[in-house]
Amino acid sequence: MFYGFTPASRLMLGTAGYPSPALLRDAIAASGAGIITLSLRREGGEGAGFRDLLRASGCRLLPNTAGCHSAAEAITTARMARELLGTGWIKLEVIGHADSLQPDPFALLEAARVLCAEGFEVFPYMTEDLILGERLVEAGCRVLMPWGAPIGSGQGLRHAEALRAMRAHFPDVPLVIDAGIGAPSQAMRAMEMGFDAVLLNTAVARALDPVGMARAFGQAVEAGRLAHEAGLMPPRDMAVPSTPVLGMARLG
Ligand SMILES: CC(=O)[C@@H](O)[C@H](O)COP(=O)(O)O
Repeated sequence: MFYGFTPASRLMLGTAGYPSPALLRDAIAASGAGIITLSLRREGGEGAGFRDLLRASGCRLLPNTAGCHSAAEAITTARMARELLGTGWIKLEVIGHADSLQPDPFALLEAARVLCAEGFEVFPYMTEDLILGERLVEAGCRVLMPWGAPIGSGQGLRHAEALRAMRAHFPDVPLVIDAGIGAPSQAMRAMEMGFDAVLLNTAVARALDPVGMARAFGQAVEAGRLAHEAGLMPPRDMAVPSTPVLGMARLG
């Protein structure tokens, strides 16, 4: 599903900011995630030991370019990731705004064009702009990752209608909601809307009980997908009796 790889779960988990390596390991296991992201630039000195822990999880690694603010920086980071981790997968993040951490669409497209031409399999972190999505697909991206809300904000699907339009516009491109998810119900909503997966970090890493929260997100993502596949009823303006009436009851 993602560049020919079908993960065990539609939840993707970030690995930054956990209180301890043991909690990170246990949270990954409890989430059931099949793909985990790691930042080359924000690893915080854990180095090879940290990467070994992630490899031991059995999950597919998706290195990211978190913390990059230009196309050149992101391209260099992606090349380093490929050398260090032996994968051509890259979650491409080019931050354009310090307050909102909003992706820079111009630098993102520039970097995506270069990396796709070099054979990378790019997962671009983007705003929900349809034209940008089209240009990224033209550049060679076979997955798009629109943001739910600003990174670390926990606001959920801030522009739900625009995301719905994006889903309709790209019926055949895997779409992953990335960032800003604060609660399992928000992840479930994304899955009910037909998104292919959800990527999140802060809501689990900063929870009081990261392992419990990871489990909750794993189940919510699965439930949301099941509901989507089962076919949700459309909301109606008026009441419709749920029990059909056959004839009249005779009293006495
Ligand atoms: C960690 C990662 O890969 C990012 O995409 C992002 O940081 C996730 O966002 P939240 O921390 O808001 O879940």
